[in-house]
Amino acid sequence: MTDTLSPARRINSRLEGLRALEPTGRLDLLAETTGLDADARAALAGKGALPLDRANGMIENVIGTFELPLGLAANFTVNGRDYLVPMAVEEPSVVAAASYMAKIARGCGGFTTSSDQPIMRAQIQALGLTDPHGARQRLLAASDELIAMANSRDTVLIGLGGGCKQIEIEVFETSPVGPMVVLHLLVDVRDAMGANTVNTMAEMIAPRVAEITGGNVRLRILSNLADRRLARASVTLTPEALTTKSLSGADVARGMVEACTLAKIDPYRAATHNKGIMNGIDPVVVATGNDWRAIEAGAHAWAARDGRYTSLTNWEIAANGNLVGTIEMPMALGLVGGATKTHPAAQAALKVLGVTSAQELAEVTVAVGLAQNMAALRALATEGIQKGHMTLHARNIAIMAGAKGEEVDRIAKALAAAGDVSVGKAKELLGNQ
Ligand SMILES: CC(C)(COP(=O)([O-])OP(=O)([O-])OC[C@H]1O[C@@H](n2cnc3c(N)ncnc32)[C@H](O)[C@@H]1OP(=O)([O-])[O-])[C@@H](O)C(=O)NCCC(=O)NCCSC(=O)C[C@@](C)(O)CC(=O)[O-]
Ligand SMILES: NC(=O)C1=CN([C@@H]2O[C@H](COP(=O)(O)OP(=O)(O)OC[C@H]3O[C@@H](n4cnc5c(N)ncnc54)[C@H](OP(=O)(O)O)[C@@H]3O)[C@@H](O)[C@H]2O)C=CC1
Repeated sequence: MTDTLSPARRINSRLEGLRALEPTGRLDLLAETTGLDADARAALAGKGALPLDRANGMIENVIGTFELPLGLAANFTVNGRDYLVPMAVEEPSVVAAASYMAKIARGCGGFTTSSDQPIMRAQIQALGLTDPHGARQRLLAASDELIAMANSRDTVLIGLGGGCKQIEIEVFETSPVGPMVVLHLLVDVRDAMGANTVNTMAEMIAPRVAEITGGNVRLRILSNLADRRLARASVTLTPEALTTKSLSGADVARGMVEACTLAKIDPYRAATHNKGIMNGIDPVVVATGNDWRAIEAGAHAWAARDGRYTSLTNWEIAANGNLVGTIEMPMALGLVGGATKTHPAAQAALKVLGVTSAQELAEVTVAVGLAQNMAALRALATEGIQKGHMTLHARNIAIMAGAKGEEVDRIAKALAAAGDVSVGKAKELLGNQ
């Protein structure tokens, strides 16, 4: 367990009856549970949460804003502390599935997490060398000077205990463009995602790297394979917690292990398996204003690090029969920088989570990814994905067929009851009203 978690803000994430409320009722309950202030509440309610002038300052050629549903995953317990998790996502059943698995997990003690210090890498590529190994040794000899130079400007980060800590050098003796030496700056970026921070450092020291190596410096940019910034989560489930109406817990556990095994050995399955994990992770990343492309790039590069694309999770059965699920992956998330501070809803989402460090946010986020994987494997190992997922997707289908207001839920229920969640059936049902 990490020692970076905040002094616990104690809430109860088991919000009974949450699903039965209307959105404003859910927001009231959330505000009451977490003590949200009026501004944060308004930011989460949507409707102009991101003012146009603020959006216009964030990206270029702004013409408006684009909304997504923001859901609240309930029931999470991580390291003995309860969390309510905001998730911005367009796909039905994701929030329900995360909440359901968190509910099962909390009955078994919840999720346990840990994480590395927030170390990001920047790469500086030197080309045009005849002696790449000699260049490597000269760079290593100058490492103190290079680290000091990299740390010479960012006083805020250094004051917080961050900054460049180490350099690593990689030598490519041959490549289609000749020998190459790549210097890696390893930078503790504290509570930032860190891309801009490390890019600035890389660009600053690049001329000195060129001098030392005698080569030409080309790329000076972070790596999204944040393999020194891993976050981990695990969950242990008793067979009783997994028992369904028709299957024993041991059967469900075995089915989940078998399902995970295919993802471990077959990239076709691993892609879908990991997509299911990112179903949990991306919505938290988006809701907190973080860079989801960076998280996706890091996740899939990590999944392929041994030269073959594989599962980000492991599921195994312990000697006592309990099912143990684990995840470990790069998680470069920030509480400052990027859009985290400029988007009011992202700030409010961080308040809902109650996290006080980027490491704590990373740990909760991977726990949600593990929960999402657990949901998919459990469904796949038992009744199949369509029953639960399509029942919830039925509301989208009803809207597609033209249902409005209260019709949406009524038609969705009728579609699920008919076992035919299709636009044609929805149109037929609407026509019959
Ligand atoms: C969908 C469920 C949860 C239904 O499951 P269920 O058995 O009908 O659920 P339930 O009605 O018994 O409720 C159990 C708990 O689930 C939650 N819950 C349940 N329904 C709701 C709802 N409407 N609104 C809010 N929360 C809901 C809620 O926490 C509830 O507890 P409660 O609080 O009521 O005591 C289940 O079938 C499930 O987990 N299915 C898996 C769904 C899934 O994985 N979706 C992801 C999309 S599919 C995909 O893209 C990825 C995939 C699958 O391809 C990845 C892969 O292949 O690995
Ligand atoms: N490949 C990629 O993934 C790339 C991503 N990006 C983008 O970069 C952005 C993220 O960059 P990032 O460097 O995080 O953002 P910022 O540069 O916006 O913020 C980081 C800065 O915030 C200051 N700061 C204040 N408080 C803290 C604290 N507690 N911990 C750490 N730093 C603190 C630091 O110093 P100071 O105040 O002195 O500045 C730090 O340099 C995202 O928008 C991402 O999309 C950009 C390029 C490439």
